[in-house]
Amino acid sequence: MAADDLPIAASERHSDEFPIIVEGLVNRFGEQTVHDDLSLEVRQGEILGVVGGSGTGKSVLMRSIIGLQRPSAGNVEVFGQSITDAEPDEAIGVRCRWGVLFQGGALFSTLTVGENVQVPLKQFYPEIRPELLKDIARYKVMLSGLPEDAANKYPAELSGGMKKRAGLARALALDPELLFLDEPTAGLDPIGAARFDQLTRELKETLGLTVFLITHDLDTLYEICDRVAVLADKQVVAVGTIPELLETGHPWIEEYFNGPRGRAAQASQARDERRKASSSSRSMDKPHKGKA
Ligand SMILES: Nc1ncnc2c1ncn2[C@@H]1O[C@H](COP(=O)(O)OP(=O)(O)OP(=O)(O)O)[C@@H](O)[C@H]1O
Repeated sequence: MAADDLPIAASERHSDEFPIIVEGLVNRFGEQTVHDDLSLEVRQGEILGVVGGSGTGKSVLMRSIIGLQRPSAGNVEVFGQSITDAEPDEAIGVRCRWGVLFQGGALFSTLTVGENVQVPLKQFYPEIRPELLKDIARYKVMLSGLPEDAANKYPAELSGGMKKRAGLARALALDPELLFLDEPTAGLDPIGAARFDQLTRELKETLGLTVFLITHDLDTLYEICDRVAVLADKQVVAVGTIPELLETGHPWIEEYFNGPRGRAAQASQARDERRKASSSSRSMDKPHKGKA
């Protein structure tokens, strides 16, 4: 076999192009097989939406990628390092390069928001002095769109939307390159959900993040996702932009995106685009006030 014909091992591929590579993943719980030979590559700098019916294994996939779930078989690499083979302390260098917002925020109820944000900082950088820890936490709280005084509040004192932002602040604590969001807009009202989407997009653009985003929210998929991965039949059955997914003709994809809610989200996105186009053409028509 010529060298060019050799299969390229995941580890030899550019991990800077694909910070997450999942190959042949199998996850079983007793008799139940959740994933069977599942593969997925996440591109650097994209927001990848992950969708699928309830129980198709979206959260188990995320847990396998971040090393909280040891798969029955297969390999997961993050930034070129195998997560599946690594002992917990071996993966420490790579673990500080990602942040996770779990469903419901998963905040410690006995700690203030600021103290919650300090937890990963203390874990990975125990040498940081307390005043600096407080300053970093305050900055992350504000970066997540919360008022500065939210740092001193306890989770029970926050609304659902504020809790999500507090969870996001903690996910951003270590200046991650990869952000995992598990149903970030679930339970938010439509205005709060749209604001959270916008924040995710802005953070992705300003901080250069790659985002793995599990969602059931069609508006989120249309508004901010660069590509969408669809879980069905124990595998990722398709990955691409929404028009590309629709071309596959997969029955679940058809039903999901072309059902009543899918059509409403599509129409809303088309309206947004028309509004943006008309406001940018109006601003181009305006006479310049500067020097003649
Ligand atoms: N630790 C576990 N032990 C046993 N079964 C599990 C475990 N974790 C997940 N499962 C099972 O794996 C399947 C997939 O679960 P998962 O939470 O990943 O689904 P999901 O796609 O995220 O669903 P949803 O959209 O409803 O959140 C479910 O049937 C669940 O019961």
